[in-house]
Formats: sequence, structure tokens, C-alpha cells
Amino acid sequence: MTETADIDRSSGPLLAARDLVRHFPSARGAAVAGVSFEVMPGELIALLGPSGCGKTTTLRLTGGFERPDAGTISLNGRDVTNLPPEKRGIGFVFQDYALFPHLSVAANVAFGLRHASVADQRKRTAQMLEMVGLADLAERMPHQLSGGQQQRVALARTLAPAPPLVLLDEPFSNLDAALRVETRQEVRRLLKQAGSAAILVTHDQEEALALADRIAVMHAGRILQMSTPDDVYRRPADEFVARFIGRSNIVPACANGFLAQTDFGDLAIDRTMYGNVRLAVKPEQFVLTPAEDGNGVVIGREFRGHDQLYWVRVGGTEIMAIAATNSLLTIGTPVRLTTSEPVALFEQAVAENS
Ligand SMILES: Nc1ncnc2c1ncn2[C@@H]1O[C@H](COP(=O)(O)OP(=O)(O)OP(=O)(O)O)[C@@H](O)[C@H]1O
Repeated sequence: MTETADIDRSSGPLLAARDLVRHFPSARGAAVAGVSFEVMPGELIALLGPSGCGKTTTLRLTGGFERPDAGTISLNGRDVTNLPPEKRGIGFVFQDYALFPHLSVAANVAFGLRHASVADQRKRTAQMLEMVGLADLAERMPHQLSGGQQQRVALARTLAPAPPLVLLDEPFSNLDAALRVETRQEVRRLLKQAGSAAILVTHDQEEALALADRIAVMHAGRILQMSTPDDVYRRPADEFVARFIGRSNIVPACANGFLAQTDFGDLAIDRTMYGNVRLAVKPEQFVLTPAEDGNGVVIGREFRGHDQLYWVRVGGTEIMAIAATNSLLTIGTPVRLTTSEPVALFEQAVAENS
């Protein structure tokens, strides 16, 4: 896959949101309760979190569809907090694509270019349709397209005026599972090719991990962690993030330097710590070996094709561990459970408060 443009870190942030707060009169608590984040030119950001955590409201504040009760938003260093959407120069792609049903594919794409000359409109529309692979369907009407094709037209229309920032609100939710996987890679490629930055709202962690350069994990109107997919997955900032991104085993332990003592032996941890902690171990960080004198026993399993998910009882704890499919372990098999790499941890006090 070719990605021709990447994040431009040479200048300041393209977008800076500072301490955004939004209360709705009918709701308990703030929908957005002090959110700050930056987006660099060309950067793809995912706002990820469970239903009601404030993702859409954050996106709507960014786009100008909602006004914050407090906080500021600046674009390219200019304060746009009180500007309406059409004055912000931001592109939008919504869940339902919102194509004009009575306009052809080409006319839909040209719509975003209506302020340009006719010759420029033609040229840019052809270019955009080429880019999204729909040059042959330029004269079709929206109802003659598949969901994925409509999605690409919507994206071509949004990207045609080359907006520096595009906001996408669950843009894949109307597509079936296979098409969603294909389309999200396509969208990432198209955004990178166009050099546009984007903020994507999703509750699907797989989508966020696959598409974004950085993920903001939200909970109860706040951003708990904003970092690369690898970081939020492997080095979660707290227990909520650990449980939300991939399944995690949360194991009580007593840390003593770079080792932590658990019910089933000492595990290496990813920083020095002393005292009571909780470890966050991903199922694939465990290594399962059949062993008569092992520390655990297999109590359940789920076949997943390329690997298997096992439930193992060790001491008083149930652990989820993933192992390759080449040697199937039956229920009741005694096993030894170790870890393949140092694991993330949280201080006990922090975890108990969350
Ligand atoms: N117009 C509104 N009036 C009253 N409450 C609202 C309004 N819009 C959002 N809320 C509330 O604000 C909170 C955050 O909503 P928001 O839509 O931002 O969450 P979300 O994370 O996008 O959720 P989802 O994934 O379900 O769309 C929720 O409790 C929601 O009920």
C-alpha cells in the first residue's frame, strides 16, 4: 500500500482543542468534561470509546455543529470556537453518506467544487473519481451503487476541495463486515494520498487500531489516553483502557523491582515498581506449555481459526491465554503459564479508584 503524504510535524498543530466542556440541560453530568487534544497536519486521529462517552459531541464541537460551554478550538492558529461549520473549511463524512439522490456520481463530487470554474470542476472531479477507483461509474446515480461505492463517492466529494481536515462520524457502520475492513484501508490510503488530516469517531477498537495514527480513548466525557495504536494496546494508561482495547487479564501482584509476584509465579514487568500493583496482561502475552507439574489447568477454550483462546485456572484466578492452533489442548490439561515479554501494570491505588 502506498501512502504518499504523512504527518507534517515541522509546523504547529493543525487543530488544537483546549479544555472543551459541553453540558446538555437534560443530561446528568457533562457530555464533554474537559477535553484537550491536538491534530497535526496529515494526521489521522480516532476518537474511540463506549456509547455515550462523548465522541460525537467532541466531533460536533470541532466541526462547529455544537458550541462549547467552555474551552477553545483553533485551526491553523486561528480561533474558530464561535465560527459556524461553513466558515471553518473542514470536510465532513457522515454515517449515511448523504449523497444527493438526484445527482449523478460526477455531479455529487463536483458539488464540493461549485465555487471553482467549470473547467477546474471537470478536471478535479475526474481526478477524484480516478483516485477512489470510480472513474467508470461517473454517470451512475447513487441508487445504482453498492454501499461501499457510495461511501467512496462521499469521500471523493469531501476530499475534492482538498480540506486540511476531514471529520468522519462512524463512516463504516452501514457496511457489512468484509466491506468495512476493505473500505477502512482504502479510506486511510485516500486520506494519506490527499494529505488531509482526519478525526474519525468509532466505537470499534479494531477500526481505530487499523486506521489511526493516534487514538484518543474516551470515557465519561474525558480522554483517558491519546497515543499510537501500539501504545494504547501495549501500554494502557489505566485499567479502563486496558480492558477496552483488546481483552486484558487484570492480575493482582506484588512488585519488587522489575519482577512482580503473582498467584502463579513471578512475571517480568515493563518498569520498576515496588508494592501492590495490578498487571494488565494481553492473552497473547502468555505462553502456555503442557506440563504435568504446571501451575494451571485448562478449563475452557474457543477455536478462532489461526489460534485458540484458552481459559486457564491458576491459583484462585482465571486467565485468558492465546496459543497457536498446532497443538490443541483439551479441557483438563495441566499447563505451565509464563509470559513472553514484560507486561504493563498499574499502581493498586489508581486501579481501585477507577
Ligand atoms: N442533543 C443532546 N441533548 C441531550 N443530551 C445529549 C445530546 N447529545 C448527546 N447527549 C448526551 O451526551 C452524552 C455523550 O453523547 P455522545 O453522542 O457525544 O456520545 P458518543 O460517545 O458519541 O455515543 P455513541 O457512540 O452512542 O454515539 C450522552 O450521555 C448523550 O446522551
